[in-house]
Amino acid sequence: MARVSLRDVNKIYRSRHDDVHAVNDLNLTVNDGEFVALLGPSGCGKTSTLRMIVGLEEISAGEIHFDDVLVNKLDSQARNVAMAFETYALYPNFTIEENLAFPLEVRGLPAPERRKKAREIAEILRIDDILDQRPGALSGGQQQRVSLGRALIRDPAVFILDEVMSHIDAHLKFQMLFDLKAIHQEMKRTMIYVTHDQVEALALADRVAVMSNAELQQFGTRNDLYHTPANVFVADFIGEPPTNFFEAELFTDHNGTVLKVVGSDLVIQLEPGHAQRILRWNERHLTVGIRPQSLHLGGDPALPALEAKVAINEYLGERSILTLTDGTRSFRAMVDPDTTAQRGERVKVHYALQDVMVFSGKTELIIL
Ligand SMILES: Nc1ncnc2c1ncn2[C@@H]1O[C@H](COP(=O)(O)OP(=O)(O)OP(=O)(O)O)[C@@H](O)[C@H]1O
Repeated sequence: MARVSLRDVNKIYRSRHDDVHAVNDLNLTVNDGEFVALLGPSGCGKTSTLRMIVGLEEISAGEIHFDDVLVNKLDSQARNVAMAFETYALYPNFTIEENLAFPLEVRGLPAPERRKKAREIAEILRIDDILDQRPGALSGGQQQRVSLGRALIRDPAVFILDEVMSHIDAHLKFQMLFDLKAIHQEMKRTMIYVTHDQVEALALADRVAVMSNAELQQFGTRNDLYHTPANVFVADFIGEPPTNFFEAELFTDHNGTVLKVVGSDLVIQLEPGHAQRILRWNERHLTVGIRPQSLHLGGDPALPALEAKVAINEYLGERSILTLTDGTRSFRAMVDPDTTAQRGERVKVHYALQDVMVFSGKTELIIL
């Protein structure tokens, strides 16, 4: 096991025409035995980061340490990292046990030891009943587990998974998420999981590093990311359906300080303490975020509300999503699936003051 620390890590791909700064001053520490997800949209620098950790890509600047050892110049073998990909070709003519034990055979371990380790890992992965079969006879999920087992059997210090589920169907994905979590709990390896899918990242990881545009946006637990996103990007990227954003201006009158949505009659109330903090920020133009989950139809009438017309009532089984509009601004509320609100109907959706997120209009950083 190992603690993995990235200090001011940069990756610049140089070419004759153009340099691509794929990772910019990345600082990140994954604790010993921790499960961390690297999450971000395509092209944000996840794979480059991962390849530098594994030792498949040169580090342009900065340092990577495994515990206290600087690994910049060490190759993958010497770093003792294992990497699992989505497609991990198994040897079709080998049994599952032989497939699992193969990395140990390469290392020259004697047969009885290989057999013992293969059985141990198979038990953790719940494939101990198919050890005599060949890959062709297995389901996709079983094959995936065998390939994970083959990576894990080397007992790596760090275990890296690159988009291992991007093409797996939803049902199998659910099972795999469960399996991976169980493997981590059982083996307590340092694991780094790369994905563009927030559901996977939030379900699996102890902490999630959200990247965008070559930079780390926030590194925290799912609670941190959901309730105190560092900026507009994280508030938008984390959570489904995405956060409603409103461009707003700060106004103070005899009722206190409120946020008036630009180009609309919508007004968003603020807690008095929050209003003070925003006033100190000295910015009039702000971005307000309210999650669809924080807007309640038929909520406590004492709470402030946004009033708008229903544009779409989308039934999704366990919930419905209302798209509301006041003519100029559209936003969404997640409501009870029994909601019968019809298109064109005027409704009020209530919110609690603590659920209002306010971001700087200039830097997009969170203010509260
Ligand atoms: N070998 C390379 N040469 C030049 N540019 C590269 C190379 N590899 C990646 N890039 C560029 O670096 C940036 C980051 O790519 P990277 O693959 O690290 O992102 P990513 O978040 O993993 O994306 P994806 O999920 O699509 O793989 C992108 O602009 C990409 O085009």
